[in-house]
Amino acid sequence: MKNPVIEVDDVWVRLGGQTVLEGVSLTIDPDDFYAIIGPNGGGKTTLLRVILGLLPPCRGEVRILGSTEAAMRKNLGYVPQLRTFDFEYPITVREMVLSGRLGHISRRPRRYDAVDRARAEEALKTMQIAHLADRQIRDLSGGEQQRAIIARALVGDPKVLLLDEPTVYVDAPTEAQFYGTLDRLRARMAIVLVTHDIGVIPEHVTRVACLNRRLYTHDTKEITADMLEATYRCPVDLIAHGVPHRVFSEHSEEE
Ligand SMILES: Nc1ncnc2c1ncn2[C@@H]1O[C@H](COP(=O)(O)OP(=O)(O)OP(=O)(O)O)[C@@H](O)[C@H]1O
Repeated sequence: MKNPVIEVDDVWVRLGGQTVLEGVSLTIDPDDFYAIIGPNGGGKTTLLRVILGLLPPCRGEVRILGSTEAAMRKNLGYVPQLRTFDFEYPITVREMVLSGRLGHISRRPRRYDAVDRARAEEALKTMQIAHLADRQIRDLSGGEQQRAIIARALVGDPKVLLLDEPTVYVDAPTEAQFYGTLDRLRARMAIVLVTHDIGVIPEHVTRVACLNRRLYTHDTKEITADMLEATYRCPVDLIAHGVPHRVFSEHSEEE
């Protein structure tokens, strides 16, 4: 039996007097490519923050590799929404990627060593931006910046890569390339992707869940019309999103 990398167990979160997550439970296995979809404000970023240990739930717990210890979070690589970055900050791509090692350095003073630098070079290569390493991050295109941010999440050698709305600013060909890269990474880590856009679910996902305060799971890679209706609170036309790489199932009455 494979041991889960993340277990979210009956998590409740209240923020500003409202319940944002209600009894959310899910399990991520090491070979999962898990897509979590849901409307704006549905609680996706909040769930990621709880998993990352940035927000304590008022009830329930999160286990990383079977443990609730805070130190286990170093097994998580996080790619926040692009809008949360200040791309005007004067820093090269290499320095930015290297900064992903900081949380993994326990020696004091915290200085990068040869292993940190080697990891950064490897991550730059994995994300195919080694040739951009000496450029200022502000001088990259949106798609290149995104690859740099993912490289930064990879330098810690995570067991799980968590991505929050990663394709918001990229065009369709870049998006396809991006999902190809994620697919290659799956050999090394589980992937959790959250998005409000039901049109971006890539073909390689292993499981899909819908989140709108509650989590609606199906333990398969198919989204049923019932899951979407429960999540979006209105009928959603699956046919309207019928682009070949998508994984929506036909509506099935017995689901
Ligand atoms: N610190 C906070 N105080 C009060 N309410 C908050 C706080 N943080 C988030 N919320 C609320 O919690 C709800 C869920 O927010 P969250 O950012 O998790 O949604 P989301 O699904 O990631 O949305 P989006 O797709 O728009 O990024 C929203 O209604 C938001 O306004």
